[in-house]
Amino acid sequence: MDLHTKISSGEYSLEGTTAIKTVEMHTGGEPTRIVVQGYPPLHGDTLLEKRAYAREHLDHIRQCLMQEPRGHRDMYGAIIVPETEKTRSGEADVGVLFCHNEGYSTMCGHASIALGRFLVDTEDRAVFPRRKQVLFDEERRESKIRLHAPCGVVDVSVPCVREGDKVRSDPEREVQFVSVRSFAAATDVVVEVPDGLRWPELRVAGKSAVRVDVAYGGAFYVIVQEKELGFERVREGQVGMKRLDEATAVIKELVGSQQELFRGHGLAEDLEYLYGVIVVDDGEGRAGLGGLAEGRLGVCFFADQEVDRSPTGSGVSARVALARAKGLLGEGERVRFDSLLSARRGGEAGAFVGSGAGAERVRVEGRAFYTGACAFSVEDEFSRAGFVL
Ligand SMILES: O=C(O)[C@H]1NCC[C@@H]1O
Repeated sequence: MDLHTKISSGEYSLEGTTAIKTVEMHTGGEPTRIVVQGYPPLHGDTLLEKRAYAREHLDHIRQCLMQEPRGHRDMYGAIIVPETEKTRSGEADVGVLFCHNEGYSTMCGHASIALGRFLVDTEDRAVFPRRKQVLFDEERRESKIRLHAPCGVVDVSVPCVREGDKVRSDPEREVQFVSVRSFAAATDVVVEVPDGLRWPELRVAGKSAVRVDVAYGGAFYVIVQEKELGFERVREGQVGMKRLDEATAVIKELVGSQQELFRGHGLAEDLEYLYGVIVVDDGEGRAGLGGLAEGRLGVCFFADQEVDRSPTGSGVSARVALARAKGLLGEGERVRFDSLLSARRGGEAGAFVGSGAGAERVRVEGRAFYTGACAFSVEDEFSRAGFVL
């Protein structure tokens, strides 16, 4: 039965006609579209080679799933890679490629949190062949998954409950991940903004330069205080998204072209680029950063100016590493990080908690939830590659 016949006969299952199946989740409002069926095999020995292969040969699938009419300009995806060099060496249980509106990222915290739950819950051996080897710690009621991301191996701890002989992820408790080595790459970098690129608030503030920090949490971020950009009270909605978009796009272009900032840190060449710009509020320059009582805001623009609805797990890793390097955060100190969304909802919902985990690694805690499952098909040429209006 073809798709058209199935739909007209009221049989909505796309079995046998669909190209790609996904499981849909969100973490603090940020979507993760997890590809579970129909993605072609990825060639390459290493995960970074597979990432390059996806970019060169399978990018139409990313475009189809991320862009309209199936996605939107702020969509985010995860492609599970059952076999990588790290899974073969036993250092990881499963691999993943992350994708967005522009290409393939090197690290993603919000998706790692979502994937942690999904990988515990799936019983599909084709999706996660090593699932049976993931041990459930009865005492701590959690499972540990070593996730091979393009930036390296990330340790994900997933709270679980036992239901008879099955173990299921527990949505009531925070998933935690300990990221790869995170560090401050450059502090107090002064960026001259040419006259023609200045946004209105920078002009009003009479400024021609902006001071920023650059930090790495599996991906490189510029971290910039709102007042440096001439903005005030972003948390309270005093600055529109268009303004934030304009300013962060200029900063990304000016800092991103300074390639020396991203080199010389002992990373693979594929990781040496600027991924996003995070606008933070005043408190970021203060010791203690507010602890858990008062969340630190971060509005993250990444890839082609996607806006993260979550506080950005890799961004939190970068911010904790930066705060540690500046002596603003003590050993073991936990800090709550807000996105615009979690700040507006005024509470824990959607916020992440970050802290040092020793040896330059950062621990991030957050919760993810299922939102559905999709089966995508392509009937016409117009929608095949997707588009963004
Ligand atoms: O949480 C994160 O790390 C990701 N969220 C979207 C942008 C980053 O990749």
